[in-house]
Amino acid sequence: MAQIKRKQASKRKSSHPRPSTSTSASSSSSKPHVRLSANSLQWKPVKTSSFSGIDGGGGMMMLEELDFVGIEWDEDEGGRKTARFIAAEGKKGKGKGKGKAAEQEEEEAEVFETASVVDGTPAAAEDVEVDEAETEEFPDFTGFDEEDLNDVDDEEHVEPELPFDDALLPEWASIPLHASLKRAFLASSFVKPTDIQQRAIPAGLKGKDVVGVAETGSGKTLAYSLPILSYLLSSPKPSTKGRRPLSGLILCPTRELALQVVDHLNSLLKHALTSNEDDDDGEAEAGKEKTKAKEPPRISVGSVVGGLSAQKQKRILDRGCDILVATPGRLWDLIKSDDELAASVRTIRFLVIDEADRMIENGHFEELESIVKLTQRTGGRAQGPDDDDPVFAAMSTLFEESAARSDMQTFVFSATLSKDLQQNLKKRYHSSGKKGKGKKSSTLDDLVDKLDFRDSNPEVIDLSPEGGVVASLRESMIECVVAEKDLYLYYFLLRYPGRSIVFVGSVDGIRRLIPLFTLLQLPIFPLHSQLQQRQRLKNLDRFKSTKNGILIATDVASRGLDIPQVDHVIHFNLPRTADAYIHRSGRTARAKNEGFALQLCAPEEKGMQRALMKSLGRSHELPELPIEAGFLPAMKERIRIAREIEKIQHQASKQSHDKNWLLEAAEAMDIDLDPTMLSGEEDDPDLPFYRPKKASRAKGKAERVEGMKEQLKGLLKEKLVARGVSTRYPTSGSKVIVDDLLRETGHTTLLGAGTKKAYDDVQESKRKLGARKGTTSAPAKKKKV
Ligand SMILES: Nc1ncnc2c1ncn2[C@@H]1O[C@H](COP(=O)(O)OP(=O)(O)OP(=O)(O)O)[C@@H](O)[C@H]1O
Repeated sequence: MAQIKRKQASKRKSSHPRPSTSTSASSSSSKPHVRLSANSLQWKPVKTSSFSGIDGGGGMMMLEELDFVGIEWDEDEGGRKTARFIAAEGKKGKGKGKGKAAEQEEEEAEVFETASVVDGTPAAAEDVEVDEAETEEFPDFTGFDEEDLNDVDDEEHVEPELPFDDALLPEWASIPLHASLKRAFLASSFVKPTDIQQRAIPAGLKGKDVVGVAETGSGKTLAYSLPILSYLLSSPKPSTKGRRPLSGLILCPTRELALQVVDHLNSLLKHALTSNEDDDDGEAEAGKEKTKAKEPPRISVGSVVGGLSAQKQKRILDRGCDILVATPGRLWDLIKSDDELAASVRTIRFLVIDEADRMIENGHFEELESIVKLTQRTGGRAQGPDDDDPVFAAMSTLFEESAARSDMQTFVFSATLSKDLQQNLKKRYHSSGKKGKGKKSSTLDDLVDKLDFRDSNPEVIDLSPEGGVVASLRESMIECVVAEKDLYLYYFLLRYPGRSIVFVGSVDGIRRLIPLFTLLQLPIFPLHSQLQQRQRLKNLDRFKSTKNGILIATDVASRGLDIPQVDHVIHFNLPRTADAYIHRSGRTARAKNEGFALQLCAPEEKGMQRALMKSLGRSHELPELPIEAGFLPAMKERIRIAREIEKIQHQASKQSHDKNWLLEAAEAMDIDLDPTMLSGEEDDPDLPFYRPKKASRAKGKAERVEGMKEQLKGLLKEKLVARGVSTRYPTSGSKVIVDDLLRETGHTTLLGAGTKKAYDDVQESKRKLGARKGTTSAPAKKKKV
């Protein structure tokens, strides 16, 4: 991907020479060319949008471009292509004034493989499109020439810490974090630590290992990151020569979460470092970015995740970063081929396992275990790296040469860690520091066992809320048959506009719903593991920036994602575990804000729902969302037409796909096709077996689809009308809407529907039901709708 992108960038900006895709060393220029090593080139950062995954902010995914550089391709006998950078002789090192050694280095060819690897699986090279951006940049090394880096004062020194007036943030006063971070809190309006931060940060600052359990959206990212950032800010300024040593490794289960953590840290650092530099008169200039020109970042945060260019990640890893945020699969792939990286990981000062319980599921465990093994001390409490493992055997010199640090701190965090595990952890470490004394009960226990906590008494902080979910989450359900889930989802999305995430149990389920809701003109974006990473990030970005956007996702979006102002989470299919319910629902009601979770529960899911609620410690059923049945017939009709259109379009595209596939295969094999092998082939007038009858049937179908689309468009333009509303006489009827019409205060698409939030309607319906029964405390009676 990166190579393609670089090639595009050079196409866009460079005039000479053009990149060549031929297998010869050709170029459009007649001048002689030299081959260049990637690290000797003058890469220039390209500004990109936030959360594009291409952060432009010092992370691994920064996009860069080149001038005056082309690419030539070599192909070996197996058809495997490699790319080499070339430049016209006159252009090499232009404006750089390089020394001889650098020039020599440039002339050495460096081989770049074209296939990028996605978590171990070869993936098609991606053509990354990045929107031109308004995001501010945070520098990393990539924009600097070697001489600029060498010019930087390289004396090892601790910068004097400008004092911070604790009166400005009294609630942070008792936590001895670096003053720059406190200035950043001012700029970010983090006026006080959250509960988990209040407990975990002091422990982290004291050098303890920490296991932290706290509700979703409670600021765990900063709870584990701030001790690391404070440590780095209080340490000597890193040398600009050689690879920057890795201090912190943060492991996350999903790519989006890893990139989000990088964003989160960079945005805090931007304020922390800017305010430090600007603070001559003692005033933090919040929000202004004034990083010194031509100086590498004081703290560099990088990411290594699957689905994006491994080569680019490698290249930036070569330059080094202070904190690396990674998904285990990609990181382990890179470690296996890079001893220096393996050594960096072996000697880290901080290891963080975020969403620890998730990290041990779904095939993450093997790689995670291997990475964790690298950080074990030999001869220490843990066994040390495994000599029987061939990968570790190959790294034996590494283990002899670099010892894992005895002061490494381990932070393990999640919103859901079993109580058993926490108990076992305490028991195990309380028992004279010997490994294996506590009872092992789960894979998580295995992980904890391998973690080799240096601390004989790790700080275990459990702030998980009663009932699992946050107190500001409101919950409700709609009982309906499976076949009507589409209808009730549509009803909810229209009735309660807002930013919503819909969790669906399978990718197929998402694929079915997307065309349907697109035809119904809802701003819907899919997110699942079978989308290309580029598309996943794009969809997330679009969802975040679309008013009333709808993200329709599998559980890939259930953990950690911190998307501002998600109003609703809808469980289209119920999750299988209470933990999954907690994390999914935790995408709303974050940081003490209100949020609403809705379950769509079919009769066959009732048992599962009861079990779910039981494991959350609930004794009452969830209240039902009241449905204004008057809207349903019109909504049903829209859905019926949309489904019909979708069915015909799906058949047509399947037929054309099959036909193309067969024709291509026949052509490749140089055989004549028997017309009977194809269904619908007669529809194509270019084919010899074209039959007008079939063609006219196809034409008829196309016309029918067009007609239905027009009909649907017409229906979608109309406002739906509640029962009891008279559009002709708005001042009469059982629901008078004249005031709403005059003041434009009514529902935007459903005439006569209220504008209250979903949970207020639930409460009101409960109250009415209670009043009818002569009590206000009865749980809502289930109603068949
Ligand atoms: N001290 C603070 N004051 C105000 N907001 C904060 C504070 N610390 C963090 N936040 C904000 O709270 C939000 C949630 O934080 P974060 O994503 O770290 O939650 P989390 O506990 O990791 O959630 P999850 O369990 O879902 O992963 C973020 O938008 C973050 O910027």
